Amino acid sequence: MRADCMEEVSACLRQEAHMHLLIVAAGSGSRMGADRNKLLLPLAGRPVLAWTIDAVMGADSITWVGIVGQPVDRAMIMELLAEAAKPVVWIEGGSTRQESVERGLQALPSVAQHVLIHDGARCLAEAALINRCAEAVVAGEAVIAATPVTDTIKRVDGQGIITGTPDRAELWAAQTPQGFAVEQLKQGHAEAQAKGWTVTDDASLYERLGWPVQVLEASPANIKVTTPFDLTVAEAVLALRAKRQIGL
Ligand SMILES: Nc1ccn([C@@H]2O[C@H](COP(=O)(O)OP(=O)(O)OP(=O)(O)O)[C@@H](O)[C@H]2O)c(=O)n1
Ligand SMILES: C[C@](O)(CO)[C@H](O)COP(=O)(O)O
Repeated sequence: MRADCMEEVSACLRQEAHMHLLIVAAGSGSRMGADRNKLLLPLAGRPVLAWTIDAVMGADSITWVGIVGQPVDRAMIMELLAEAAKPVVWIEGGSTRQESVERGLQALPSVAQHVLIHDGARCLAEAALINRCAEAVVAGEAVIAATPVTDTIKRVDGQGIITGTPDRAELWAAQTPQGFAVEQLKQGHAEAQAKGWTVTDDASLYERLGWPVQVLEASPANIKVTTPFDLTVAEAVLALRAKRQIGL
C-alpha cells in the first residue's frame, strides 16, 4: 500500500477510535402519561433505557458515551451504567431535546470530531445500526437513520379537513442515531439559538441551513417509545428477538 494511502487509512482508524455518542434521556415522557421519566418504566423486565444502553455498549464503533439526563433520574440512570464497558460521562439535560443535545455537545471531550446523537427512547435500535451510522459519519456524511413511510399521509387543516396528500415516495420517518461532525453540529445549534429556531431533531438544523443530510435506511422496528401502545409493540419485538436468539 502507498504511504499516502496508508496515512489516510490510519487517519480514518484514529477517528474511528474516537466515535462519541450522546444518549439523550432527559425528557419527561408527557405523552406516556406515566408518573416518571418513561425511560425508567419497565420493558420486558428491565427499564426501557437499559435496552438502549445495551445496544450502545454492544456497538464496537463507540468508544465514549455521554448520558444526558435530569438530576432527579441521575442515581437510577447511573446504576444502569454501573458495569458499562466504555467511559461514560453524566451531563445535565435541558428543558427541550434541542437544549439537551446542545449541553451534550458542550460536554464532549476536545478530541471529539464526530458524534452520534441517540434517543434513549429508541430502545430497539441494534448495535449494527449504530455501527453503520458511525461508519457513514466517519466517511464524511451527516446521516440519520430513517425508514420509508408505509402509510398514505394526509395534510389536515385546523377544521379537520384534508388539504393534501404528500407523495409518499418522498416521505421518510426520521429516527436516531443521527450523526454529524462535531464542529458543524455545534455551529448549527449556535445558529438556531441566535435565530430562535425550535426543532425536534438535529437533522432539521442542517435542513434549515441548507446543509445536506443523508438518510440511512433502518428497520421500522427502531421505534421511539412515546405512548403506552409503543411499550406493547417494543415488548413484542423483544420477545421475538429473544426467541430467535435461542433458536425458536
Ligand atoms: N428535555 C428533553 C426532552 C427530551 N429528551 C430526550 O429526547 C428523546 C426524544 O424525545 P421524546 O420522545 O419527545 O421524549 P419526552 O420529551 O420524554 O416525551 P414527551 O414529548 O412525550 O414529553 C427522549 O429520549 C428524551 O428523553 C431530552 O433528552 N431532553
Ligand atoms: C429525534 C426524533 O426521535 C426523530 O424521530 C424525534 O424527532 C424526537 O422528537 P419527537 O418530537 O417525539 O418527534
